[in-house]
Amino acid sequence: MTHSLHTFENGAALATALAGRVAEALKAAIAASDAASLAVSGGSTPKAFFEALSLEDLDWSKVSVTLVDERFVPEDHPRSNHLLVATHLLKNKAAEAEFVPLYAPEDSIEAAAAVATDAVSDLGTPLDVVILGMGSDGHTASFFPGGDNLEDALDLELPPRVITMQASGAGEPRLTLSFSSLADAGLLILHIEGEEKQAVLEKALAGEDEAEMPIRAVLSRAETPVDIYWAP
Ligand SMILES: O=C1O[C@H](COP(=O)(O)O)[C@@H](O)[C@H](O)[C@H]1O
Repeated sequence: MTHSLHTFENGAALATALAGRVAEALKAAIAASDAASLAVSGGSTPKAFFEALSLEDLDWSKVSVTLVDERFVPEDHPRSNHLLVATHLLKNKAAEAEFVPLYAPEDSIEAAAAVATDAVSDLGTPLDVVILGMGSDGHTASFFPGGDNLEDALDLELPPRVITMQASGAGEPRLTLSFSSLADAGLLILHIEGEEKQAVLEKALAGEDEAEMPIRAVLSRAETPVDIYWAP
């Protein structure tokens, strides 16, 4: 699959441009079907983008926001992606958006994944906008090298769902949208910043082993061409 690389002078310029692009895609989805869905990633990279997006003028009451992946921790945990999104995105104009969490206070992570699968399926398919990040180990979403469910997570023949993932590089057990939930998004973005991530991207593009660098699955097999947003 093809991809396009968009480079910016700095993270602030990237955040402004990406927020505008995502806002236009959400407005188009609302115009077409009176609703829009947005799945975002966690980590340290998206904070400025979230802040810029929260100020975009659109009918946020018709937008459902969910996560590409989450740790199996409650929403007040400092490493919760829900907390990150609540702090940096679900405010200003975006305060009116509905949030669909992946975490649920179930006894097991498998039970939480089942609850989240039902909730995310209510958003319909395909998702309108998906924003992916990438770790320095080549993971994206919670598709970690060595992950216990990596093969299933990357299998496009399996139905869209929320899947559990444990890996030595992941810290807490994770909940992640499957690749089949992400691959056909209306707009599929990979947002990365810094020279280290640029080098990781170049390494990923130069090889084929998805178990070594799961981001390769997105770059080579996603149905939707990937728009890569990068700044130093
Ligand atoms: O573990 C995670 O890391 C990646 C990348 O995070 P960053 O801090 O390097 O930006 C992120 O995309 C993913 O959602 C998150 O759970």
